[in-house]
Amino acid sequence: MSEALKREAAGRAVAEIRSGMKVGLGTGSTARHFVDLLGEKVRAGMDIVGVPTSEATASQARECGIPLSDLDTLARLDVTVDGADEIDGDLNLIKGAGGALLREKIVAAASDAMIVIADDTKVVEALGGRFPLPVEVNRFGLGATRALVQRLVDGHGTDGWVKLRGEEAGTPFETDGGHLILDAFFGRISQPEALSNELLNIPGVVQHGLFLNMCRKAYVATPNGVETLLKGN
Ligand SMILES: O=C[C@H](O)[C@H](O)[C@H](O)COP(=O)(O)O
Repeated sequence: MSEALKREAAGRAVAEIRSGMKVGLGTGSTARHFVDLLGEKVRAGMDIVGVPTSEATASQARECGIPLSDLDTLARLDVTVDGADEIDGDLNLIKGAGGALLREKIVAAASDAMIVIADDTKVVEALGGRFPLPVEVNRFGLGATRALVQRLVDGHGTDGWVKLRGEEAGTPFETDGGHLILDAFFGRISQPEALSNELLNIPGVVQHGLFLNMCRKAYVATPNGVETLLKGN
């Protein structure tokens, strides 16, 4: 999908931002367009404050001149705009391909609304069929945690797998919080709420990339323009 279309979706989200808003700034190639376009608005006089969901986004936002804050100073935000790896018909999401899922989820949960921007390759019938679920884990006890996640995958009834992100390249990927990521392929996830609970019951799991009932609106870029998806429609 072209960067131009991602930027169009990002432009629709920027059009919803008003002066005075506190805005969560997502992470990834689509959110990058949003931050860029928001920076243009700020330089033209829009008065907003951003809370970034990653060090990468923080650095881009600073370069764009967006004033930044954090969730210690601002407990609630008006809106978060972020990308996604999979979006189902009820606007439940898989996120975390960029490894920012923990901060993204904390920021989204602190926001009155979450708007997702994406291209139409991200829209799926059921979560998990295409994309492995990123699971952020503590370094301590990695082997045991991995075995417990693998047990969940095995019990899911498909030929799933669990990989430590970066392991094949020789250097495990480290998140901004200093954790590791297990990419767990479950196949179609028929009961996302149940899986979410099972994962969070594993002590070494810090968080996972299932974003359930958090997003109410998505702008999805297609070759024929940007579609608006609303939860419950
Ligand atoms: O950790 C990364 C995030 O969840 C991203 O928002 C997600 O991977 C989508 O990124 P992109 O817009 O680059 O496809």
